[in-house]
Amino acid sequence: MVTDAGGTAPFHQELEEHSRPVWDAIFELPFVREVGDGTLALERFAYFIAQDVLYLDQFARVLARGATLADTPATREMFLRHAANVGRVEERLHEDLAPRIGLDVEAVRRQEPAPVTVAYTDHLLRVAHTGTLGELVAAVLPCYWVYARVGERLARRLPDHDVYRQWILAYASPEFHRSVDEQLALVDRLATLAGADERRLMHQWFLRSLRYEWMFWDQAYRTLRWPVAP
Ligand SMILES: Cc1ncc(CO)c(N)n1
Repeated sequence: MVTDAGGTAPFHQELEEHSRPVWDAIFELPFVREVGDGTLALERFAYFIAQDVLYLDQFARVLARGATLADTPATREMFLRHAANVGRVEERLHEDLAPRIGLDVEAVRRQEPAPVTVAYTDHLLRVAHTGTLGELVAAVLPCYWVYARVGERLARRLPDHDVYRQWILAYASPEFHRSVDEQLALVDRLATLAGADERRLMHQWFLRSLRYEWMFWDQAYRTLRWPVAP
């Protein structure tokens, strides 16, 4: 384990080491593997993008709440920039991909989100509105870190599939990786300021979000619908 001058590992490394089996399970997901080799059924990908549109609408609100809770001007500026980037970068990606995969983004926005989408965004919104800034950052970290890791892995050998290649390259981009590094540095800084109780909650929310990341792709692979409907 790499340690700093004080002999303690950065907090994000502690988070990573405690969650290794979940990371491995994410890399093994059929959804992730099949995007990577270009064989994923387009119906599953379209379902994923639809749920991700609904997810990102809430995620941007969580980041805006980070700006409200920010303890320094630099941290406030970072959250405002990231919240704006969700619209600028990811929504543009979705709006570009949507017509190519038969998806109407405006119609998607009128739909009720699927069960895992609701569970994940409700978790993030609850932490954002009842927790500390450290808790919020720990909860949103998997959103950044998982996509950066998956993007990086899949970009090593890009599939022969225009849509999946474009999606992978968005998350393998230096711009996205810079925003991930900013969140990692922030979680490390806030963990050094946090007491034992807050650090325990940071671990808990990080792990919960990481599991929801796994579930979000699993939900899309199964194109899960609410089991009973009116
Ligand atoms: C579910 C989910 N998590 C993380 C990201 C990356 O921001 C995303 N687009 N969707």
